Amino acid sequence: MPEVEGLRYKINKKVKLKVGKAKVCEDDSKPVNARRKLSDGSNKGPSSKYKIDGTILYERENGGKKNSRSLAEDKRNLNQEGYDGEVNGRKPFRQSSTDRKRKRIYADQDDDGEGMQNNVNVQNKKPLSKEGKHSSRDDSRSRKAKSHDVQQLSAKFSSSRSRKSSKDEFIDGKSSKKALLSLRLHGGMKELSYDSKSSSHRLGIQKGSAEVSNEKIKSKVKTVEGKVYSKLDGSEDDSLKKHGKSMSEPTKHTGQKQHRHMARSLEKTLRKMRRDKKALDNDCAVPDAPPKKRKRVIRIDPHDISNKRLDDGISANESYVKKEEDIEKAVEISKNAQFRAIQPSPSILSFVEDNLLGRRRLIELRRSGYNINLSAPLDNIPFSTNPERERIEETVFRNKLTFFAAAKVSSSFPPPDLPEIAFAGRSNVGKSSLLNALTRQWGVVRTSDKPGLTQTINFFKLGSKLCLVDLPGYGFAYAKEEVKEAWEELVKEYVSTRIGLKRVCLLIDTKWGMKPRDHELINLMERSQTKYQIVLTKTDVVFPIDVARRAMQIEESLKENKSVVQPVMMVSSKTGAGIRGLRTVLSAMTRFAKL
Ligand SMILES: Nc1nc2c(ncn2[C@@H]2O[C@H](COP(=O)(O)OP(=O)(O)OP(=O)(O)O)[C@@H](O)[C@H]2O)c(=O)[nH]1
Ligand SMILES: [Mg+2]
Repeated sequence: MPEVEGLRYKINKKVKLKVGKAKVCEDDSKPVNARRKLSDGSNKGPSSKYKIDGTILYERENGGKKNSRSLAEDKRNLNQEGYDGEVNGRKPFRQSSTDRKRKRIYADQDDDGEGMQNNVNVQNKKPLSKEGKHSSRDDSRSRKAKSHDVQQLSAKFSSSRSRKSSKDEFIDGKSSKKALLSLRLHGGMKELSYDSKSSSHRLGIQKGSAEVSNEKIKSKVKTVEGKVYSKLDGSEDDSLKKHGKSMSEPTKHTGQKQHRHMARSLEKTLRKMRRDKKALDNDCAVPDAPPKKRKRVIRIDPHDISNKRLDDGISANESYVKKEEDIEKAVEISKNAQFRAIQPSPSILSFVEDNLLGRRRLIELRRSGYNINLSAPLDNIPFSTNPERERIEETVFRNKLTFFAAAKVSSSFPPPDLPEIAFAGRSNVGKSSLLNALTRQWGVVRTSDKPGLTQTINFFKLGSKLCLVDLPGYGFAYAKEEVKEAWEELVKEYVSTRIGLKRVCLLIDTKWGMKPRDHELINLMERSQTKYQIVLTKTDVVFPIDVARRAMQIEESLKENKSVVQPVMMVSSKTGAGIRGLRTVLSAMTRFAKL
């Protein structure tokens, strides 16, 4: 066996060195560890037998003679005993701290030192769980089986070589030592890998303890890796180099084989460990990942006003205003529809047609006898000439119109000497223009396009028999609110309290009809029993049918009123349509009027 021969050569070399040291040192000056070892083995004495599983490996042949050779052999035997104790030594691995001292002694006595120390460290590490314990037990069983196999082999080898010299026996111990080293390394790695698996399994159950165990496992793996690599790269290579130097070529070959086998096995275990490490990292990455944030769903109560902003209120107000406008528009539409649904009476329609009321074409006016070349109002007498125009059928209206009083307050009213006819209505409705049209005297009463021109109660005498009163308008006007309110109050006071007032001509714009302020004044005149007559103005702006509809509408609305004088008069100060009929009505009134 070349392997055996190589080992033998190596051991001989080491033995020679140790024997040399032993000669220099006396028995008392032996190393402490050796002395301890000897004291432990004193029961057995130098002649004690060293056994592996009952097989006698070595028995002193010199009968207790202590020479340098025997001392060296004792020393070797002691070393072998240490290994033997480990081979047989299920106890040292399982026993308590008292046996650990022995392990330390064995480790100190070991020439290599590192391998034993590593094994002790690995073995002393506690298993992480019950499974780990089981695994350690299983591993120890497997180790036992392996060690048993090695022991059997070594026993066979030793029995076959029992008659050989002590050198050969020592070689056996050395080879078994190497085998044990490899086995222990395997066992330690397996245990570690099993521990890592078990820890990964526990990670799924207990996340909190997983980090701690993981760290432990990582540290274990790192230490073992470092040691294994150091073993592979450093110590083992050095030993191999030493062996390589000392061994012959066949032994070199076997050593290389062993080294390759160990390297392969270690690589396999390292791969497994790396895989486990990756799996652990992956397992640990899952709990480390940040938890998914839940999307917060805010449910807003549509009836809750507290969450609403100020803009919402503004928009709500705006929408409210818009709604009101829409309602008003709808009402207007409905009013227009109602207005267009009015069927005027035949008398009204004939009156409108006879007096050419409403919008008419100039050619039509010409055909009817009106002189279209004259300034407004056109003479209401068809086919009239200039002198004929000056002739007004009603003598009262042929009198000169003169302004004699203006009043801003009721106290400044002139004395009621003459029967009075007042012209009331909203601003810009055509009150002043109607006065001019009735008397055909333009320029006495001022008119304007701007509403609110007349701001006082203006009193005009028409001859010595009749008084015409131009009232300020109410409603919209270019004047201050206070002034307008004062006008209204003054008008109300006049129409309700004026003694000589025989009739109030309430002028209504034909296009727009009656407004609330008109109704207010009507109610006031109804309460004060003031006679009033509705006069539609600006009839030339609308269609004849609409003039008739408006007249019909107002007649129907004022049917129940007692102070109203029927019929509704329709005039146009611009064209002069209907002015003749109004003169007739008013002159008749003055005729029967009594002061
Ligand atoms: N087309 C047309 N325009 C008229 C008619 N009557 C008056 N107007 C015009 O209406 C405007 C107002 O006329 P005014 O007579 O000043 O009205 P008012 O009611 O006296 O107004 P205030 O004095 O402000 O209250 C003038 O520009 C007139 O030309 C009419 O019958 N047809
Ligand atoms: Mg006026």
